[in-house]
Amino acid sequence: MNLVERSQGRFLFPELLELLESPVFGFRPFGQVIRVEDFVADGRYVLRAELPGIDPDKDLEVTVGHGVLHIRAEKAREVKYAKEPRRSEIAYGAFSRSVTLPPAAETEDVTAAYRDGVLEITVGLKEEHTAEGRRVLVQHCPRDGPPQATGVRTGRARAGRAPARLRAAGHASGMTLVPVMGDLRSQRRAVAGTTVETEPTKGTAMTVTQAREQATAHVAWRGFRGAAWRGQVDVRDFIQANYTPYEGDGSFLAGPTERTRAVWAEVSDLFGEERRRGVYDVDAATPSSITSHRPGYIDSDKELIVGLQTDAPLKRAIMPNGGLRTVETGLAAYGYRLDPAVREIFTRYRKTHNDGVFDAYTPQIRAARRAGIITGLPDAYGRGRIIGDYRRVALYGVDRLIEAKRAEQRSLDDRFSSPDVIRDREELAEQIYALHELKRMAASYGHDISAPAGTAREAVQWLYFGYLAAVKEQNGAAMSLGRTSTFLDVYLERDLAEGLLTEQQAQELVDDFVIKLRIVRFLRTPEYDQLFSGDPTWVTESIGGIGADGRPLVTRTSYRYLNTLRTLGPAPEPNLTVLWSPRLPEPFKRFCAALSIETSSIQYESDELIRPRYGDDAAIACCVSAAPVGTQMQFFGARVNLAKALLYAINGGRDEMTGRQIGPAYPALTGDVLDYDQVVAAYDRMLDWLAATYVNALNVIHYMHDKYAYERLQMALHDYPVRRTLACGIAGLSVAADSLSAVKHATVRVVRDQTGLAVDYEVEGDYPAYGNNDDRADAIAVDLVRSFMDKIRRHPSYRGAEHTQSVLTITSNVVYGKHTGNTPDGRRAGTPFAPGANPMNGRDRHGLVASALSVAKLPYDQAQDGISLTSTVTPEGLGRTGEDRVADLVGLLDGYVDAGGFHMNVNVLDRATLVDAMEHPEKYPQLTIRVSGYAVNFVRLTREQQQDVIDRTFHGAL
Ligand SMILES: CC(=O)SCCNC(=O)CCNC(=O)[C@H](O)C(C)(C)COP(=O)(O)OP(=O)(O)OC[C@H]1O[C@@H](n2cnc3c(N)ncnc32)[C@H](O)[C@@H]1OP(=O)(O)O
Repeated sequence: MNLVERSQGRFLFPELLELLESPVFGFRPFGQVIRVEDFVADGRYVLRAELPGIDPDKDLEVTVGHGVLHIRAEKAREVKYAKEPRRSEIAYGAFSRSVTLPPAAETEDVTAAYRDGVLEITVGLKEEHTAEGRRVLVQHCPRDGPPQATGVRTGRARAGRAPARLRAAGHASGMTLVPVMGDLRSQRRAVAGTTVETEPTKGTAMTVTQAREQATAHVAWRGFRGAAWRGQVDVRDFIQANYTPYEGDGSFLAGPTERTRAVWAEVSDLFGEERRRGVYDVDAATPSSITSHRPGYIDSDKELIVGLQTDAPLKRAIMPNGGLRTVETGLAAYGYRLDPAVREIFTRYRKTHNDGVFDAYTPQIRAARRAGIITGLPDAYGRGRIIGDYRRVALYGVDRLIEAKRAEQRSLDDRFSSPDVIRDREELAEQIYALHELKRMAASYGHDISAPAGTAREAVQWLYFGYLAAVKEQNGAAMSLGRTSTFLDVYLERDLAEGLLTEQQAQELVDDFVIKLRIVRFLRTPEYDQLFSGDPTWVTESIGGIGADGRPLVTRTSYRYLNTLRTLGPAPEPNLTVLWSPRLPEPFKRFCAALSIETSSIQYESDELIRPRYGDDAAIACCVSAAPVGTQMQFFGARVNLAKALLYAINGGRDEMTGRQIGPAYPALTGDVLDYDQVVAAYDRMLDWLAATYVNALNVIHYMHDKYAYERLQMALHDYPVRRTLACGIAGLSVAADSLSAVKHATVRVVRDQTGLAVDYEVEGDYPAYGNNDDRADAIAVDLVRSFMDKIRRHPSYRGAEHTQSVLTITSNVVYGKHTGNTPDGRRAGTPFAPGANPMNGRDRHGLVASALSVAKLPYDQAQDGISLTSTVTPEGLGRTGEDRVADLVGLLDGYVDAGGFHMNVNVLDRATLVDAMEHPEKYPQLTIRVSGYAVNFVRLTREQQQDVIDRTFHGAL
């Protein structure tokens, strides 16, 4: 396969080219593949390529760059015919092949000889070399004569970064050197202080993979314990065998270095401009793929961890596979225009996920979507919420992962070619292509990631490359990182023990990594920003928790990750999530609580609910969706508007804002006063319809997403077969529960317009509201969660996914409220809902604890996609002194988790600060707050969202 050649920028749109060459598209416009064989003999890697009938002096080019060997050849017709031959089965034209060299390859020591139609290239196998890109002299061996040095055509290895250096010594004449990027193995030596020893087997042939493993594994895995993870891909087993729990406090932590400050300052300088313009910059001509863009840097001299989504920081990419509308609307909103060639390809030749979905939506689904009763559907771009196990890249290197995927492929060879099996085979093939591309992307930054990482710096870099490839390929709604800190801690602790790193350097690596995570960007539309304000990407990292054996999974690197809120200042991303258990070490609990109070940037999820269901290597996708890493993925399903559905029930399926018939035309309720039993019966029927329409829509979406925008790389970092969930969701829970409570406990009179549509409600008397630890209202909310989950489960899901549900709105509670009329709880039309599972703003009057206990009653087993509570308490409300506040917050979180609570965003703020920030945003560039499930720069929220946050309950007491 000539993949590397494709990625090196000769074609204007490398991604389109890849797309065209993909098996789905089915043709390969750039020449034919050269057949090769390779082996190791006499301590050298040998590659033989079949190239009959060419003139090596004129028609052959061999280059080596970034650990990849490229061969290109041109074969012209030998005979000029007067007429086209009647038949010609002889292959002419362009041929190419790129082969990744073993990591032990000495690219300074390459020979090439052409004899009898076979090109034989040999590469020395030892470690004292660099990863330079250079041309290779091909010796043309006449049939009976000695080799003759011949000239070769222009080398093409491309440098993606400012030239590191030019090396010239010790090469045969005729060899041209080209500037290259970083030097992988010298970096490895510099960081690790060690060289990789290879043990080439003299005189015996072995496979390339075996040679690589021999050469690298014993060095990369030096000192690691455990066996199971070596024989099969099993990161959890590796962690369990090797991690060092840390029960101390944060006094060991180091602050930021000058280098860190300088890199962060360089990026921060761009943030202001980005805020002003909406986006900093966009590449409107290159559909993004793993290898689409030249390498980009913030400051190549200073960065320790490299890699950007495009060739410049904050420059956004376009990802049309998900949907061209989103791309075009997003570009137009910021004054950009889509490149006409891209437009043509994605309208004339290539269908998108969005187009597929709208071809298969029914009129009923479209009407429900337009009315806003089913909302936030991932039908316009990437569905997101899939976490690749990026740690695998560091632990095993990509070649081993490719081998594992090949084995999975082979497991299907004997299966009958049913549609499911065919799809699985194709998906596995796509996963393997993506892994190859991942290696090429890393090579463009000067890193050979085919073998395991050998140092902490490499481990961070390898892991980040895996993540980077995912965010280059997918504009997923939430592109979470997983659970990486304890994994990386193993490497950091080893380097610290070997004296290769100081604590400050360890923190520096984490800081550099986190800077990269903070600048992940996607191009989105203004409509999206209205719903999910603040440009969130949900780079969620899950920290802490307790292992199945009872040892806390807290390590020094758990602290180092959280410490970035100090070394770099507060920020919304990565979405730092602590898996909380009362059994966590007390110093760690206090450390988290103190940081929460200081930064309002952390969310907490119950490890006590997650571990028994998903094991101790689970992570949070997006905001609240827990899943075991690498074995489970979700079909993200956004949410339905339960409050609006109640109004539909009252109005016989007519929309209360437009009067249009959207739901089924059941008889509308007619009395002047709402009767509880009638309302409940009508609501139940309407929710039946809603659940059916919803699952129908989700099945269409995920069928099309798999077909047109499959997450190749992320799924390559999962086991096969994978467990799937269909993550449904509900919004407006507190409005619906309070409305039913009002109907039950107070008197609710209906105001109808001249068409008989119920448009307003007058509430006489008091009613118990959800959020005060009062079962009269809380039980209604619990019933709603249970019964809607039950209804969802009745409908078969695409690919047999397990139905789940979330009670989560992100910031969309504002827009949902805007599109929902007056409700029987007394809420006025257009007023925002409460976020997630929160009690309605201002109605939880009995303090934070009572509010949290109400939410904790919602049954997690009926909402396994997560239940979100966002709480704000004033500093004084939390405690009198700093010590009191920390102790109280720890006590609150322990109590909440003990009571069965699942998730809590903690903000410790007063209203005056937010009001001031609204008026003087320039004073608060890093003011971070937790909204429903994610953190956000307050000043980047829309004014409506800011007002909503200010209007929420600020608990003045626990
Ligand atoms: C991970 C988390 O939990 S957080 C994020 C979760 N949510 C998401 O990621 C998805 C968020 N996206 C959305 O909610 C929506 O796409 C929005 C709000 C951003 C935009 O929705 P809309 O305002 O309907 O804009 P959109 O461009 O999709 O559609 C506009 C119109 O074109 C129609 N349309 C869209 N695509 C097509 C198509 N391919 N063919 C025909 N019509 C189409 C829509 O039906 C709509 O028509 P309508 O106005 O008659 O209803």
